Amino acid sequence: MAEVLRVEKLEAGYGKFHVLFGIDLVVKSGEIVVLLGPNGAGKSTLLNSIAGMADVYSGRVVLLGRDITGRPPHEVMKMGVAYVMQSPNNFGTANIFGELTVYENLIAASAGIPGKEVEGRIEEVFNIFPKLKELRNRKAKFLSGGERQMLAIGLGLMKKPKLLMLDEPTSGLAPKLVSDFFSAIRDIRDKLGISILLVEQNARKALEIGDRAYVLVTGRVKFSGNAKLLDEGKLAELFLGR
Ligand SMILES: Nc1ncnc2c1ncn2[C@@H]1O[C@H](COP(=O)(O)OP(=O)(O)OP(=O)(O)O)[C@@H](O)[C@H]1O
Repeated sequence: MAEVLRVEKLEAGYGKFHVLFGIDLVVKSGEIVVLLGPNGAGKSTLLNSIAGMADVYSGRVVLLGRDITGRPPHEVMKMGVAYVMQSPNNFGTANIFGELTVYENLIAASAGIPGKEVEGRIEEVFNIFPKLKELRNRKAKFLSGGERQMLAIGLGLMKKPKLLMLDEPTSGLAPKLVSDFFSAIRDIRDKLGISILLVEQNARKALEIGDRAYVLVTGRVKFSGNAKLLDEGKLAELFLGR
């Protein structure tokens, strides 16, 4: 299986604040890879490092065979990475314009896409999130947290990324909606063929849809392997450092 993403011996952080120590991680084509770990372990920082939003001190980030270490965010996105950051309530990071409707936001995300392909891509997004189709004429500022999260992911999908990085997409959602989100994530991989790197607090559900998993504890990989090998006991052991 071809590799979409390879992170090698990554040391990274923010300025002098060193967060990640010697991280090795791979996402292969068509995989859902789950990244778990306690609060503050460095999961978001790892995604930030890939996306060009943290400081990489040494090591490498390779996307589809090309070294993208330290490239700025807009270049990383152009090269095929969509990154949906935590907390889409922050309209700035999610690129959602509150005064625009759902449909207009999707159009706004279509810059650079050939005109004749735009409607087809919007349909693909609506197939993954039928709720967005119902809400197509609603201004984004009136969407609920979950609906906004769907839109944030939908905006990322417009560019047909090779790799979709999701940081806690189900945080704060009602339980029923959480299950819908996990099936949508699986659909994104199955129907659109997009590889996924998923950070989740909801470990059990994430491991159900994940192929492989990594557990990060205080900036180091403490487990990597088949997602099905991580049961609650093993996770507790890793999280608590026993
Ligand atoms: N922009 C930043 N500047 C400086 N330090 C930061 C920044 N973002 C995060 N940190 C720090 O880096 C460390 C790792 O944080 P990170 O958000 O990567 O962890 P996480 O595993 O994603 O945690 P959580 O599950 O709570 O989201 C924490 O100590 C955090 O305070």
